[in-house]
Amino acid sequence: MGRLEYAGLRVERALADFINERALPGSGIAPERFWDGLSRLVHEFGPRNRALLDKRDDLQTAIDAWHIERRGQRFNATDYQEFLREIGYLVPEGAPFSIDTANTDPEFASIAGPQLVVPITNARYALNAANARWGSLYDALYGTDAMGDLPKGKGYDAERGARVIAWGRNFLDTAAPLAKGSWADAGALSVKDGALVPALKDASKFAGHDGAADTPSDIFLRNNNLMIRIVLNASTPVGGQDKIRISDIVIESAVSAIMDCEDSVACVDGEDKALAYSNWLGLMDGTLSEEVSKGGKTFTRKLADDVEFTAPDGSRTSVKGRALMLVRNVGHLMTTPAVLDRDGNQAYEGLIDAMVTMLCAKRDLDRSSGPRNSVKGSIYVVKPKMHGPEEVAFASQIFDFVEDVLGLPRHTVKLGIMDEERRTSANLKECIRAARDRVAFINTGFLDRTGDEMHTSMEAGAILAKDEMRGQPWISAYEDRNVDIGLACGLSGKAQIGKGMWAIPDRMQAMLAQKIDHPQAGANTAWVPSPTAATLHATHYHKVDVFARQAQIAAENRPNRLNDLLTIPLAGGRNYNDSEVMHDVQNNCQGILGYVVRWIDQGIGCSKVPNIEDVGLMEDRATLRISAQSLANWLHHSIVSEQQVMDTMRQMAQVVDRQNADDPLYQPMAPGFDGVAFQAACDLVFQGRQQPSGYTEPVLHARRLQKKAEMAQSA
Ligand SMILES: CC(=O)SCCNC(=O)CCNC(=O)[C@H](O)C(C)(C)COP(=O)(O)OP(=O)(O)OC[C@H]1O[C@@H](n2cnc3c(N)ncnc32)[C@H](O)[C@@H]1OP(=O)(O)O
Ligand SMILES: O=CC(=O)O
Ligand SMILES: [Mg+2]
Repeated sequence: MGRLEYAGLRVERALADFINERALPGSGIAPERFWDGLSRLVHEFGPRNRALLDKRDDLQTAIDAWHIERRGQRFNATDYQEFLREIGYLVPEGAPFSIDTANTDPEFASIAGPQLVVPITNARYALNAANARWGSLYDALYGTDAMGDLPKGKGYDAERGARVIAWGRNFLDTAAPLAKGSWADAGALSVKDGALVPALKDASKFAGHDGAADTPSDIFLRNNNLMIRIVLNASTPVGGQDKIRISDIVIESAVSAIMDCEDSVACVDGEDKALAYSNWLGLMDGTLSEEVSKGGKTFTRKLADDVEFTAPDGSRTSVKGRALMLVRNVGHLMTTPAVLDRDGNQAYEGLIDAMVTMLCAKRDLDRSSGPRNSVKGSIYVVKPKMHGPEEVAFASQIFDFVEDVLGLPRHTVKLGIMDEERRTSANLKECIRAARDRVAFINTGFLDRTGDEMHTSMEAGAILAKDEMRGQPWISAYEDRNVDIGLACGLSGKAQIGKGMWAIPDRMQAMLAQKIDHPQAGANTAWVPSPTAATLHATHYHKVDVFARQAQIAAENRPNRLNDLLTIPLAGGRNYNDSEVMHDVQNNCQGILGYVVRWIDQGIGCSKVPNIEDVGLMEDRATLRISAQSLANWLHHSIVSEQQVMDTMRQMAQVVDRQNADDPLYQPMAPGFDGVAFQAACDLVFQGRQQPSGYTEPVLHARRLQKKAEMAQSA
């Protein structure tokens, strides 16, 4: 793999070629300007990046020492908080303020709805995510367990279909009720004098129609700012059997979508980074396409167009056909071999991400025709895993710098702050202040946050099992404070207050029952793992008017629960018996191995991995961090022995091998247990305590590079 030199940087050929041949031509940015800018970014911001990471280490060392000195003593919360202030972990809180972010799109300012996340390296899925702005409610209900059971066998089951139709009518009764009676009894739909016949209880919910007014092909409704499209088509089997020709109810679903360059991908070198960036470029210039083979058919998947229809006043109008796209860059931690600085050191990956993803996104701003991602001329970058206000300020300064290099107006880039590290949660108000001109979302990434909770207090004692974390004071304080602080800082109406991932992609009935809690908690968005989940979760935003809920919550003036937030989830008196310990250890080992083996051997960064009860769980680097830190803690505090964990790893490797037996690309871990993937899984656990903030990236990247080198040698 060759390298090319630009302005003192040595860049892997695959990445350099992508930038020179695809990203720069037509961007309006001269190659010299770009490379000189990137070189200055790497050399000027690199040392500052290092210093911020050193500070993380210093704080962690001090916290570890504080707990070690007090082993066996009663925990004193007041002393603890005082200590955290002394060392600068907790910073002083400034005067009240409101954010000044301008030009956020309606998807941030006024439409509350689901946010889909997708690995950017998978073009098929990424296109699907962008197009998931609209989703079939009928398909989502029919094809999943949303109504309590799964479809049996192939072919259309009319009884199941009838239940779907009844659910759909019921949904319409809630979202856009008729003036008289139920949608279940409605007569034929038509449009007369700009109004729907039969009349709606609230006539303003009628948004338009398509086709002839007396026999429309589509009726468009709007509720809580979300669109509903009733498709009328008697020539389909479903529409043909429906007394008013409804063949589907298609609803606005993934209002926004995060194209993820971080925890759901496995990008370890220039080749991987080039793939990620090229998919992002294709999404931003609208050219991305992918051949998809499905159900015996092959077709080309492309980005959807806007949806056109006739407004009530008779004019032709349109709404977006695509989710508003954000790009998640990597955090401040990792360096990448894709770019070496003038001393031959790896550059910080976050700096490269900022420069290249913004260069690609500039295409959207420069477009003069076709659907635009941001109608407001903004670029949305999600920055994960930041620790405290200084790191947020640093991210914002990186964006200032890149805006200057790319000739973009100041604060074109809007920042999504993942509230997913403890130091950020504890200082959230100051974190928001540090990016007050560009912050466009705060989001509770509770998965990373749980991993950081475990790592930060590693020396405090044995912690609770991971499945018991949900009910703890720290996590409810974390979720509530995030909303309270977001509202106090004026995010409502300008920016998103988001909630975390539904990580059980096949459990849609449970999601329907539980995830309504997110809009009810005042979140104007929440993460979903798939387009189908987006469609089902969207129904919650028809039931809850989030902006009204936010106003109610703000008026409640809830107390600041910093004490709860800092309450360490120690196992304390919770004495786990042997079988509870082994159940938890097995579950963690299985999740770790099932995820890691695909990451290392096949470069798959997000997987559905069956847990010990055979429920498929979405696993990514954040869930891996939790499992690894949980085991590292129990090892450190002798809840379980090294031998027990190693034996369980071997046992679970065989289970994972069996689970993947149908995958022709899969390489079994047993009976040798000496492959790179198995070793990576062991490193994550047995060296888990030493990993910075308990992150999994250093081990995964090193081991994946080793695997790639092995594969290249044997090719
Ligand atoms: C803590 C955090 O950071 S969370 C953020 C990171 N997590 C994510 O990004 C989760 C993204 N989700 C995924 O990658 C996947 O849904 C997985 C891995 C969980 C499950 O994937 P699979 O087992 O392939 O899903 P499944 O077989 O049920 O469905 C596949 C279909 O759904 C689509 N799909 C599934 N997930 C997504 C998604 N996130 N975006 C778009 N389409 C998706 C696929 O395109 C495919 O449809 P197609 O055949 O028409 O292309
Ligand atoms: O990134 C999301 C998380 O939960 O972590
Ligand atoms: Mg995360």
